[in-house]
Amino acid sequence: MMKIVLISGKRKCGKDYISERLHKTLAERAQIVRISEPIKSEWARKLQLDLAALLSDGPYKEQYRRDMIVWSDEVRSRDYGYFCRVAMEEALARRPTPYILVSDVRRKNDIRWFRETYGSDKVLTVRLTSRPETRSARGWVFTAGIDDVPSECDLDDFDGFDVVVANDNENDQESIDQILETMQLK
Ligand SMILES: Nc1ncnc2c1ncn2[C@@H]1O[C@H](COP(=O)(O)OP(=O)(O)OP(=O)(O)O)[C@@H](O)[C@H]1O
Repeated sequence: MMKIVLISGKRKCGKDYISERLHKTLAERAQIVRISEPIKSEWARKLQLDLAALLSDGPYKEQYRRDMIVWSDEVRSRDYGYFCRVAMEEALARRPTPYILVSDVRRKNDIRWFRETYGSDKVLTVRLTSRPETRSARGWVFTAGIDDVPSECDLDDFDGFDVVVANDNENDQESIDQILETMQLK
């Protein structure tokens, strides 16, 4: 049975890092899906931006991040599952895998779409948490317009994540295996 792991957490909580570690352990049984990928590629097409620069972590990304959030919110207000659908269709067309790790879940409506589309029994919600000091040490700086808008805060009051993982320390393989065990993916 396909299992879709929805990974969320505030900026610099380690969504990418933990997703990559889980992926490495699950290997060919899993793939990482990013909802932000079709958002970035459509936005780049729209503005004829350099996609490679946009996908990297440079200043370019921050510069366009705010405008992109506003535009993608408009698209979502018409169709809340739009970007989730495109990301999943592209991923499954590329290569269907039993485990899907969605590494950038940000909204209650994302979770809603996955549950409605695939059934709640196939969807596992994972919340990563890190202390503000940890996030700062990883380069996070509070930025108005990014850290205080729904794309960052909508899931703050979501009740009932299936798994909550505190990600403040370096993870050895044992702790990654532990996370997989908690998720019953091992
Ligand atoms: N458990 C960990 N051990 C060591 N380094 C970590 C750990 N978790 C995260 N990091 C490091 O912290 C930084 C931020 O992590 P990451 O990019 O995964 O966060 P994110 O939640 O995806 O952030 P954003 O929302 O800004 O994209 C990265 O350099 C990553 O390698």
